[in-house]
Amino acid sequence: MFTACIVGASGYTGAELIKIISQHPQLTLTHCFVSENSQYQSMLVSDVHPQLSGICDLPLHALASTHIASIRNDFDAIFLATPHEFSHDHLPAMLNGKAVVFDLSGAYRLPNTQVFETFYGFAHQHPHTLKKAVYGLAEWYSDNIKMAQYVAVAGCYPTASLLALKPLIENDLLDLSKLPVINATSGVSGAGKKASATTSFYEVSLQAYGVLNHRHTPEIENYANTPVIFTPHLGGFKRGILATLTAFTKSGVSLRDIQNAFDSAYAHQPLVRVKDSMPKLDHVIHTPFCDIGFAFDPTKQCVVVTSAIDNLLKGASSQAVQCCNIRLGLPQTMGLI
Ligand SMILES: NC(=O)C1=CN([C@@H]2O[C@H](COP(=O)(O)OP(=O)(O)OC[C@H]3O[C@@H](n4cnc5c(N)ncnc54)[C@H](OP(=O)(O)O)[C@@H]3O)[C@@H](O)[C@H]2O)C=CC1
Ligand SMILES: CC(=O)N[C@@H](CCC(=O)OP(=O)(O)O)C(=O)O
Repeated sequence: MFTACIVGASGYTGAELIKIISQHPQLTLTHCFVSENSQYQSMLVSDVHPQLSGICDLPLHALASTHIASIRNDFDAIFLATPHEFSHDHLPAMLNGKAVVFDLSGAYRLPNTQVFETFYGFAHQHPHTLKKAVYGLAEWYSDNIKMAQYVAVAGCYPTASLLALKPLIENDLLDLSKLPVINATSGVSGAGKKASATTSFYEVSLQAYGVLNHRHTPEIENYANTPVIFTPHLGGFKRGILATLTAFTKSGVSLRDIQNAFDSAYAHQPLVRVKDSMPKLDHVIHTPFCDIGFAFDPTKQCVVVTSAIDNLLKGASSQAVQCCNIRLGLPQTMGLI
């Protein structure tokens, strides 16, 4: 058995991690942490997340800043379900002990520090740690994940977008003189637990946001090796992301080429299901799967790919555990299906 802790356990992705790890055959969740000044400190997990009553009754411990460095030797796996700024500031102190760190935030997902000033609003202070980070898109980077000391788990929109785009890019099927276009809609849980007017039930109405400047654009572009036009939308539902990619293929590319690209990428990947029809959110919500469907028009040489995930699971917590399984030499689906 491996021991694990979660930092940020009072939030939405924290709750999903608690649920998965509590039921995992090879991980033992021994500690759940919240911030020093958290309103939830000393409460039980099951008081803060009543859906976890009977699944986890651990208390939420306040993690004092003076204690952060010491947890690196207390656990085999540390899961950070914390804001980007917390992970940025404190992840380096958690390294070089026995723990492998799985960071759900965006703080270590990109090698270029400039991106953080432009898209995250802070100057990155740990360029060396950044350069050594392993990107946690499980289906594409498992060789690196197997040896990682810390994994920057892929973002939610990037997971949906890259799983749709990468088979086409890696097989050199696209005419990239015309930029791939990705339109994606997320449920409100993507914005986290903290209340805000823009994500309140009364205010939400399907709308594009972050147009041409969302922080997931550089993340998608970096791992797809191509510029894209990415437009996120906020939908009036709780969970899930549906992403639709539209791109032009090189001349001569056939439907069979596209089918082969998706089959060779995912035939042996149990958590990506390539479908004969377009996926829908209901089929992936509360699951660790990404469903993918596509259509191709040979006259226009145009391919449309749709992917669907649960943003809190394949877009965050279940993918973090999938990466942890890979890192610990366990079957990648252990505790997930
Ligand atoms: N929601 C989503 O769909 C996805 C989220 N992510 C990323 O995962 C991370 C968590 O997201 P999410 O769960 O949605 O966010 P939430 O806002 O729901 O939860 C974040 C939690 O972090 C805790 N926290 C804040 N500051 C600190 C601190 N200094 N020390 C310890 N804990 C702290 C807060 O709890 P308290 O105040 O009680 O300490 C809060 O409950 C973020 O980086 C987000 O970008 C990634 C992919 C998808
Ligand atoms: C609906 C909504 O607000 N979604 C969030 C993305 C979710 C998230 O937390 O982003 P990471 O995957 O980078 O951690 C946003 O657009 O900022």
